[in-house]
Amino acid sequence: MKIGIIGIGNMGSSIAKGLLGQNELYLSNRGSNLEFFKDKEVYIMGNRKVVENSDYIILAVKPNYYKEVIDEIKDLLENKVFISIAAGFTLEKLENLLGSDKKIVMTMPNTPASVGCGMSILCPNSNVSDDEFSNVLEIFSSFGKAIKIDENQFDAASIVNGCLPAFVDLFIEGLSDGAVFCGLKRDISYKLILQTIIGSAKLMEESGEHPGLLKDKVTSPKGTTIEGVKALEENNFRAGLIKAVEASFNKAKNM
Ligand SMILES: NC(=O)C1=CN([C@@H]2O[C@H](COP(=O)(O)OP(=O)(O)OC[C@H]3O[C@@H](n4cnc5c(N)ncnc54)[C@H](O)[C@@H]3O)[C@@H](O)[C@H]2O)C=CC1
Ligand SMILES: O=C(O)[C@@H]1CCC=N1
Repeated sequence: MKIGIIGIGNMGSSIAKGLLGQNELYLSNRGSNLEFFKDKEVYIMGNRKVVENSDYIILAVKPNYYKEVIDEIKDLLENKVFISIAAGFTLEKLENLLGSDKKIVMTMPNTPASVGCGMSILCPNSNVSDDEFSNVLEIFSSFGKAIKIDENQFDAASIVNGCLPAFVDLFIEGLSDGAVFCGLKRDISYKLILQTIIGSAKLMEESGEHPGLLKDKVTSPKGTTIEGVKALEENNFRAGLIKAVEASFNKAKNM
C-alpha cells in the first residue's frame, strides 16, 4: 500500500516503524525528527508531495495543527482515504473541515504502538468502501490490535484507548514508590510490577473471568491483600479512575 504520514512525533514515528518494510511509505515532518528514518526504505518529502504520492494519508500532528495542515492538503484528497488520529475530532468535525464527499476514517491508536503492541479503534464515514476500510484495518494491525467501533461508542472508547497508557504509567509509578518506601530497590520494583501487570492482564484475558472474581482469589481472610484493598477503597481508588475517564472524555468533547 502507498501510505503517507504527516507529523513524525510520538505517534507518527510509532506508526511508521510498524509499517516499515511491507509498504511504500511517504513521510513528512516539520522540524528535524526524521533521523531514525534517514537510512530506511521510506520517502521523505513535504506535506503536499506526501499526499500526492499516497492512497492512505495519516495526519499525526497535534490537534491544534489539524486545521492548518488540512487547509494545506485538502484539494489533493480526491479518491484518497484521510485518516485522523487526533483527540476530539469527530467525523462530523472532519467532514466540515475536509468536505463531506471525502473518504475519512477516524481512529484512536495508543503509544504501545511503538513496540508493536498498540490498541487502535477505527470508524469510517460512509464514503469509505469495505475494501478501503479493510486496508486501513490492516495498516493499524501492523503495530498491534485494531477493531472497528460504532460512531456512538467512539468518544468513550477513545479515552480508554488513547489516555489509558498515561493512567497505567501513574499507577506503576505509585506502586513503585510504595515498594521503595517499604525498602525495595527501585529497579527490582519495576521488574516485579511490570511482569505482574502483564501477567494479570493475560490471566484475565485468557480465563475470561470477571476482575472482581480474580481479586477474590488473591484476598485471604484477614490477609495482607485485603488490607491494601481497604486502603485503596478508603482513598477512592475506583472513584478516582471513574473521574479521570470522565474528565478526559469531557475535555475531548470540548476541544
Ligand atoms: N501521544 C499519544 O499518546 C497519542 C496521540 N494521539 C494523537 O496523535 C497526534 C500526534 O500526537 P503526538 O505524536 O503525541 O505529537 P508530537 O508533537 O509528538 O508529534 C507531532 C509531530 O508533527 C510535526 N508537525 C507539526 N506541525 C506540522 C506540519 N504543519 N507539517 C508537518 N509536521 C508537523 C511536529 O514537528 C511533530 O514532530 C495528536 O493529534 C494526538 O491527539 C493519538 C493517540 C495517542
Ligand atoms: O492527550 C493527548 O493529547 C493524546 C490524545 C489521546 C491520548 N493522548
